[in-house]
Amino acid sequence: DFARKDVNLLESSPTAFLRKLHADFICKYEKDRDSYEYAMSESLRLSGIYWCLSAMDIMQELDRMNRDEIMKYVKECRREDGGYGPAEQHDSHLLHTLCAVQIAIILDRLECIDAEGIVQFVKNLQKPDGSFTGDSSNEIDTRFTFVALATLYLLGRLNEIDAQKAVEFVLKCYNSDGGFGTRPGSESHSGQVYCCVGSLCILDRLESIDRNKTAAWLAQRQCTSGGLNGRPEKLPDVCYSWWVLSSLAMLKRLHWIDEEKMRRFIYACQDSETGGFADRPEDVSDPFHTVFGIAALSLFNHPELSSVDAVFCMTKKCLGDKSLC
Ligand SMILES: COc1ccc(S(=O)(=O)N2Cc3cc(-c4ccc(C=O)o4)ccc3N(Cc3cncn3C)C[C@H]2Cc2ccc(O)cc2)cc1
Ligand SMILES: [Zn+2]
Repeated sequence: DFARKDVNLLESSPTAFLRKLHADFICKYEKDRDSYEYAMSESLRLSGIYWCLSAMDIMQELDRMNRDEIMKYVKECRREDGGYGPAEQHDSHLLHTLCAVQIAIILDRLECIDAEGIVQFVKNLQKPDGSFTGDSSNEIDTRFTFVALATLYLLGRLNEIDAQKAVEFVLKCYNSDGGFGTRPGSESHSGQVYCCVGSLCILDRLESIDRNKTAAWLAQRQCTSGGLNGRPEKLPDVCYSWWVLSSLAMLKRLHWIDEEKMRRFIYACQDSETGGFADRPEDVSDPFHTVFGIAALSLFNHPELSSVDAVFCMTKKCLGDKSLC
């Protein structure tokens, strides 16, 4: 079929990391409260704040963010059930509850969040088969296993859930191609591989899988352009750089990727006018792709960037002795 299978990098694409431009892009996004983009992203506001903060922390520009204003907003997102919602009037969800914890750790304000309430909220989301749902909608997804384990691990409360059952469910989602899917029998996808490898890494159970088979499936995500995709035959996207590279880093197989071609693709996803990273060259940049483009460069030890933890997409510096990989 004629659908594009890869992107062509233009000669005019950026070939260096535009740090100053990205810091200005993130600041502008955060401050410009009446922009269309800001209004549209209300349903993922708390996640958006985490993506902006983590990007600035990795670029060592955190001082340009307003800690008090951000922590005031985080507190307003707390709900009666102990979880956090993305914004006022929105129900609590596991994804935004993790972001609240990550924001508090990056800003070194853990005393501002309700750890007990969060523990109760997360505990109640584990099912008898060990899986997790993200909220009362009861949708099961290995993404939610990772988010639940990451949240409790960061609070030092992993003992509050059934870890053995959680591992059993993750292994039911392990496919014969070495990848992982959303649920048992679902097709392999890079985002799910990151969540399942990350879950096993947090529970120190990586020996339960075939490390080389999974690393081979991940390395096969690299396209001719150097970019990485989410599934075979799909277009590369800079956020997959993070899902794939961080999984390979956890498996100690990062060297299975062609680093130079990868770096060239990531640089080409930068917008040299507005700043920020887009999902692929010539698209519009956004904070989500910006943090994952920057974090992927950090995994390759970019000199201008603080070293990032492959499991949590946060600097090793802010995690301290909680850093895993
Ligand atoms: C623009 O369309 C979407 C589609 C899905 C989502 S999402 O919240 O389900 N999510 C995260 C995500 C965010 C953005 C985005 C734009 C502006 C901002 C402000 O901070 O963030 C854009 C895309 C996006 N996606 C969709 C996507 C990314 N690459 C390919 N796609 C299809 C991912 C999606 C799922 C997700 C992944 C990780 C995570 O921590 C949370 C949610 C958001 C916007
Ligand atoms: Zn993407």
